[in-house]
Amino acid sequence: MYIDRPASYTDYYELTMAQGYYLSGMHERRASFDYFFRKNPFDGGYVIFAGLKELIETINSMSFSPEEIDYLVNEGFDKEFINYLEEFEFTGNIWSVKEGEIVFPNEPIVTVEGNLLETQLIETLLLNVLNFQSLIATKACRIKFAAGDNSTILDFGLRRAQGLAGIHATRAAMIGGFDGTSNVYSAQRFKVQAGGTMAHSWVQSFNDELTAFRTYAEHYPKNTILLVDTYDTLGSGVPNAIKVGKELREEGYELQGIRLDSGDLAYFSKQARTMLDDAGFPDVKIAASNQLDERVIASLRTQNAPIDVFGVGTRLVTGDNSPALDGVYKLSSIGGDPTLKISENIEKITLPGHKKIYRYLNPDGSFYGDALLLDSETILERMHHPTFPAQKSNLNGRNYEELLFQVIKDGKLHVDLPSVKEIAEYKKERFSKLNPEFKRFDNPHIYKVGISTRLMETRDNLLNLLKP
Ligand SMILES: Nc1ncnc2c1ncn2[C@@H]1O[C@H](COP(=O)(O)OP(=O)(O)OP(=O)(O)O)[C@@H](O)[C@H]1O
Ligand SMILES: O=P(O)(O)OC[C@H]1O[C@H](OP(=O)(O)OP(=O)(O)O)[C@H](O)[C@@H]1O
Ligand SMILES: O=C(O)c1cccnc1
Repeated sequence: MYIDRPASYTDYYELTMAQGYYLSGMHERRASFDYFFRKNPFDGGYVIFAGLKELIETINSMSFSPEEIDYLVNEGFDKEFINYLEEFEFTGNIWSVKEGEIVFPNEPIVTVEGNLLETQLIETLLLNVLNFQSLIATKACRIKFAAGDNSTILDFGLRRAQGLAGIHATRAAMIGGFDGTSNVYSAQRFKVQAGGTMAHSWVQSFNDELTAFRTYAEHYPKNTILLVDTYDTLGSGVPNAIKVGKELREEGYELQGIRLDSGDLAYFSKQARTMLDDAGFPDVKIAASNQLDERVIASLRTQNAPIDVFGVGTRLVTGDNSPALDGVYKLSSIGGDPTLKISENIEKITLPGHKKIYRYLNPDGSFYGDALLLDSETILERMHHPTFPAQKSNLNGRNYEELLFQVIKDGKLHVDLPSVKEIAEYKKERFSKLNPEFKRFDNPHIYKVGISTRLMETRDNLLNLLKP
């Protein structure tokens, strides 16, 4: 579960609105909300959806504890409303795309349907869980993409994370494509691989670098990765690592790697590679760290830096460059009728009604574009650009997949939710179907997300009705 007392893990206004609905006798009205975001983070071309399992498990077991009830009593909430909350459990329905799915702006990634009170009450929790994990999974995916599938990417972020966010940053990083983490707590909790190297303090704690390396190798002969930049990377660090490598070999072991943590990583990695190869250690891996991100790694790749392992911390877990995903949760139907939110900005007008997402495919199976349609629709011949409807795409003859599936039915878990490892596998497979033009870092191609003719008409009719 995400947090111990999820019921009060919310904004105060959710509770005042919930009480207001209750006291006005509106709380049993049926309502639907959609979760979607408007802009890809990092100026990128996609988002990796993450956080679903934790959200669903938390909603599924959500109730007000006696302490939370006491707090609300002291805050002056109404007695009958409090009685209602004491019995509260989520009884609605939730549809979602799969965790690890590649998603795009304006798609209803999650739809929550139920009574107005319960669907309102979970807003903040839902946004808190999904926005953060999807942001970090996306950053992680970009970092892994820059490094390429042949390298190993490790999460070193816990020390620089915004407090406890480091716990879920690691979960999201693994979904996004990281191979392991230094974060022991999250590795246990989410059953992913923990590991690491050594800090400068280890090297400094001994009288000399060679003794530091040797002592480590004695304790961990099968898994020695030596940090070579404490004093003089090429003058002493790499030569001492080679010495220890030879000693290990005499004992029947192989040095696993060295780590560079400062300076020009391209220059140092090339020099170190040559020194290791010349000394008979072509299989010793070179790890690098120090304020890495997808752009630095891409640059190192174009410089042909022979780096096998990247340790990435700060810029991963803080979502550097794009510190939040702008995901929102908007009412799409009330009392069985579609509704929308009007905005001066036409792009911000929401899409009414209970919707589905069809992902249309190219003949080679890669993703062509996504259509949003009303739940009652089945076959689409075309989709329209949501704000410039004259722009149409012909969908005839294309295969498609439906992306939303039901995860909670009448308050009960409806499916088995996959493990982090399984989600990461799913993400990898889906990401391979996204064409390269959507993955590049500069001016990525905009993925098509269109709306059906009927959805467009429903929206436009409502707009006409609601306009003052
Ligand atoms: N060859 C390279 N090409 C592009 N970026 C690099 C290269 N080498 C290192 N960087 C990145 O440049 C940034 C700053 O590197 P710099 O060498 O100034 O680090 P530093 O922390 O000042 O090093 P030191 O620990 O020696 O003070 C870091 O984000 C690092 O990952
Ligand atoms: O740069 P990041 O992407 O956040 O990666 C994590 C950093 O944390 C460690 O350094 P730290 O300065 O904490 O300790 P050190 O003295 O061992 O380098 C590690 O050596 C990395 O440089
Ligand atoms: O294991 C490592 O090398 C490590 C772990 C956390 C932060 N920096 C490095």
